[in-house]
Amino acid sequence: MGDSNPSAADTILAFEQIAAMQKGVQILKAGLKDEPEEHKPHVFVVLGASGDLAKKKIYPTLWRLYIDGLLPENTKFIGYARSKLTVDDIKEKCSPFLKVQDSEKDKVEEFWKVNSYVAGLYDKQADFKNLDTHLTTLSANASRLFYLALPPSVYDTVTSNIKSSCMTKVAGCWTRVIIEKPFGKDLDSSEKLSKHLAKLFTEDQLYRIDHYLGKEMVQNLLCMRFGNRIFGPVWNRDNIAAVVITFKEPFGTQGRGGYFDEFGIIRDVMQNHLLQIMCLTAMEKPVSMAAEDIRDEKVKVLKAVTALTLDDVVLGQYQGDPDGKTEDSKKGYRDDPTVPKGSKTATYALACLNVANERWDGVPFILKCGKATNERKAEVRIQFKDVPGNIFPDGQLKRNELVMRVQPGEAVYCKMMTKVPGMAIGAEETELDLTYNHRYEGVKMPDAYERLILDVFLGSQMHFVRTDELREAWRIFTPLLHTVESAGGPTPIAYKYGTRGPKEADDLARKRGLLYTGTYQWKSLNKL
Ligand SMILES: NC(=O)C1=CN([C@@H]2O[C@H](COP(=O)(O)OP(=O)(O)OC[C@H]3O[C@@H](n4cnc5c(N)ncnc54)[C@H](OP(=O)(O)O)[C@@H]3O)[C@@H](O)[C@H]2O)C=CC1
Ligand SMILES: O=C1O[C@H](COP(=O)(O)O)[C@@H](O)[C@H](O)[C@H]1O
Repeated sequence: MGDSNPSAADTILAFEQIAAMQKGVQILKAGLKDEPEEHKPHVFVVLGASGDLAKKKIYPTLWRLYIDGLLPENTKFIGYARSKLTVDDIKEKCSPFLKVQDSEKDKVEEFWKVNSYVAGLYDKQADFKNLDTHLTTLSANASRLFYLALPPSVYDTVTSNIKSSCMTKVAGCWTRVIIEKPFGKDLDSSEKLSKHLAKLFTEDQLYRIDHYLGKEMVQNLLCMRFGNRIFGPVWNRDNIAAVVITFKEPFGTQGRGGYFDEFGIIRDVMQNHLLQIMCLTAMEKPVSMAAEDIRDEKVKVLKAVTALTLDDVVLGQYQGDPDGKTEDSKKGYRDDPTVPKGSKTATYALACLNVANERWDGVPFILKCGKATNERKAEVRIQFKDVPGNIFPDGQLKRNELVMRVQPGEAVYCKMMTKVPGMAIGAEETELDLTYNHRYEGVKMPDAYERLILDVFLGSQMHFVRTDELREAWRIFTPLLHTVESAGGPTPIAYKYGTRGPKEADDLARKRGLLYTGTYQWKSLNKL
């Protein structure tokens, strides 16, 4: 592993090591039983190879995995899209996003040499037969991965065509299909898509990506919770006052308003990324680290979540800040020319969820997300209850908080009280601080997509969304979304670009039990 050019032997070693680690925790599902997977050929097909996601995320990820020697030794990449392009065209589109070091120049040429491109329509079976012929010519006995970097409107036809024309027929090889959100727009449309997919593929052939499940700190939740004795006994309604799961971005829709307006912030971030983080925070300990055991627990906790109503949420929409420092910040959501006039789509949402089970009933799980806010941040914040039987002067003790910061700068910190150092005997707020940049200086953190695509090669579904999980996620949000989008639905509260969002959101969080004192001072000379 590492950044230098790996030899074929290094490649095999790296794949073997990761596979062995996965195996060690019993999550490997397929492949490595007879012949080692790393010696078998694989083809990775990017459907929608001419698009934005492909150029910004998928090709750069494949390149990174390739240069880091993490893929099986004989993997070939195939782009497929409607435009009549060549590999050189794809290479040109992707090059600003590939991050190639000077020392990697030769290797990147090798990477493009194992790429090819096939032009074809998404709804024409003959074109998929042509793709199949191409794949067979490249490698007759390869396992096949198909990545749908496509708009959801063509998922049905593309998956039908993969099934009818492109599945591997070779014994010992497999076919896997990777799908990006949105997985429908509500419970009905999602169920329709799930039923369609279930007719074509088995669950273990389907990989629904939620890229937040590939982030270091999100994956660390399991380890933090179930690998430490200190948290288990206090992780419940007797000790925890509120849980806050936050996503914020300091920029607006940046010209993607047309797409965004169809979905809104709840579908874009809350129903998937934040809810997945909530599952990992609230679920019971799985029987083992096997993917199905983990996914079973996630489904169980989702089933205990009460469906949301309007009373549980605050919605906001950003307005331009006339004094903003950038041109973007002067523009409100509705000033984006791609956003329909008078749109009531929310760009900010706070929702208080209740998990009606023995561990959590009554503890608000506050999910909040916003575009065009004051900072980039994603975190999980566990706020503990007040200390019972306080012996300190009134107001001196502040609530403990355990914060897992997903980004920027991975960190875990615990806000706690300590004696004021020196002659005084009072208590003051401080923190136990695990900042990754200090503790793990120089350790390379893989991008979420790198981890997840590698997982697909390895057949590990631990970090992918199962059909029943998705169904429960939509059950929680669909009634709310339908109310919000009905004729008499609420108008989102305006908030200024670059702020924390509507004040009403803080009011609701406070009413449900979150206490913000604003007294905590973090003193660190080190940068994040
Ligand atoms: N290892 C590290 O790098 C550490 C860094 N720090 C840094 O110290 C700073 C302060 O720590 P933090 O944990 O945020 O603690 P604070 O107690 O200052 O704030 C807690 C959170 O409350 C929210 N908040 C702010 N104003 C209000 C309000 N009026 N009503 C309700 N909620 C409010 C903010 O989140 P939001 O705006 O999302 O609602 C804020 O993050 C942060 O920048 C943090 O990153 C602290 C400890 C360790
Ligand atoms: O899925 C999405 O996530 C991105 C934010 O991802 P991050 O990894 O940069 O935090 C968000 O901008 C986008 O709107 C949403 O669709």
